[in-house]
Amino acid sequence: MNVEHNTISLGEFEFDCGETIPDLEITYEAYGEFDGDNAVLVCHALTGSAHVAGRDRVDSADQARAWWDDIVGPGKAIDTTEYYVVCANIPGSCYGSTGPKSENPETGEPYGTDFPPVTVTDWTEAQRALLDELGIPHLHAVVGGSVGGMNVLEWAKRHPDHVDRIVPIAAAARLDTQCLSLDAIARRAITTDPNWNQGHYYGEDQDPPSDGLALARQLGHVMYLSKASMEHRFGRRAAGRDAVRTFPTDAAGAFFPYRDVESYLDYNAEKFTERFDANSYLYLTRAMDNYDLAAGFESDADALAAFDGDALVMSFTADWHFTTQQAEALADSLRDADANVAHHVIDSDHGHDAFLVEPDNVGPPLADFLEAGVDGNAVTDSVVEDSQESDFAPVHNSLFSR
Ligand SMILES: CC(=O)SCCNC(=O)CCNC(=O)[C@H](O)C(C)(C)COP(=O)(O)OP(=O)(O)OC[C@H]1O[C@@H](n2cnc3c(N)ncnc32)[C@H](O)[C@@H]1OP(=O)(O)O
Ligand SMILES: N[C@@H](CCO)C(=O)O
Repeated sequence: MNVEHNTISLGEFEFDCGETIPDLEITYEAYGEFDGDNAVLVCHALTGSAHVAGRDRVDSADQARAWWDDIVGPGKAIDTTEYYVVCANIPGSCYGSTGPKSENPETGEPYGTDFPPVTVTDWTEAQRALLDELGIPHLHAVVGGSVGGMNVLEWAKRHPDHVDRIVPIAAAARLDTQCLSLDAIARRAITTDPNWNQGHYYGEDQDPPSDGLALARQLGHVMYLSKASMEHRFGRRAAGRDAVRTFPTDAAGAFFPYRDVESYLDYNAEKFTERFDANSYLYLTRAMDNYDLAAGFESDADALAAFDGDALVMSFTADWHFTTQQAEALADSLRDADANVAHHVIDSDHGHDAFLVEPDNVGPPLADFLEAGVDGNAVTDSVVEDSQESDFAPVHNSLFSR
């Protein structure tokens, strides 16, 4: 597969908040050959990177493991022999693009929390500027999961004439109150870690706030799983004898089991602290929490009114981070905005991260949509008008009423 891994300087960048930095660098990967109208932008989720495909490569300067290698590649759902696929690390992250851990050219020190607040709008405008640099005025499609799906919606809102097809997956127009509250607690876990030091912890003689970040990630990780999948995978059983405890425990804890689910969360949190920056976690969760599709408009439908392409909204039944009901509301807004829309609901007990781990369910509708829009063979819609109903009506059409 032809892969381009690059970091490009976009020069001075003004953020949504009005603050500027002298130089915004964006790290991106591009796969395939651009033929003028085959560009697909993939927007990564909260802790993803530009490294979306090519799992066997070890030379990547960012996230070691490609996060959507089952979906993007030659002959895969986003077929890199057909499409020119671009994925860019978002501003504020820590995988090559400028963010809190980057050096502030004015001080020679890492920005830390002097980095401007970032929003999903900033990610979209940085991607627009990157694509300008790459000579790509128009996109065949923008695809993304989770907060990457919000990034997709922002493209339809801000650049409706620059994109033909959008695919927000496991996403919504805004986060609900329960998830907002958990994100707020997660941030507090970081900011109350004594090592956080108001965000200035990058010195050689300093330790990062790893305990706080680990706790924040554990809260997040639970949000990305479902009740059923956790029950099924771990139940109440104790972890094996060789399980390594990564957090200190209370004396009474020796009497009670260290559970398999704790071992799972501890292991993954520890791994996470080795790959992600705590300040970036603060910044990116703030951007996700702040996102509101309707901002500046009367409604979500108004915000999307100028988009008249095709939209595939994909959701997963056990996702409680962004629910099928929220996805249906989004699809309704797109319908009200007169876009051609299908809401494809996938039965899954994986929870929110299903979009990362169920390529057999995500791939076919995505591939067919990229090729044929909402008329694609494997694309189903949650709403089937009476006149359209047939023996082959999608199984989910009774989930929602209009
Ligand atoms: C846009 C992005 O892609 S962001 C990055 C990807 N997402 C995340 O990291 C979110 C958190 N991670 C996850 O939810 C998952 O790891 C996913 C979605 C990435 C992958 O899911 P799965 O393939 O089902 O992996 P699974 O959850 O089974 O295992 C994850 C790790 O936990 C380990 N593990 C599983 N059970 C246990 C246990 N009881 N105790 C300790 N460790 C355990 C696995 O061995 C695996 O380790 P490895 O990563 O070193 O191979
Ligand atoms: N688990 C994914 C999705 C979160 O929205 C991530 O960490 O990026």
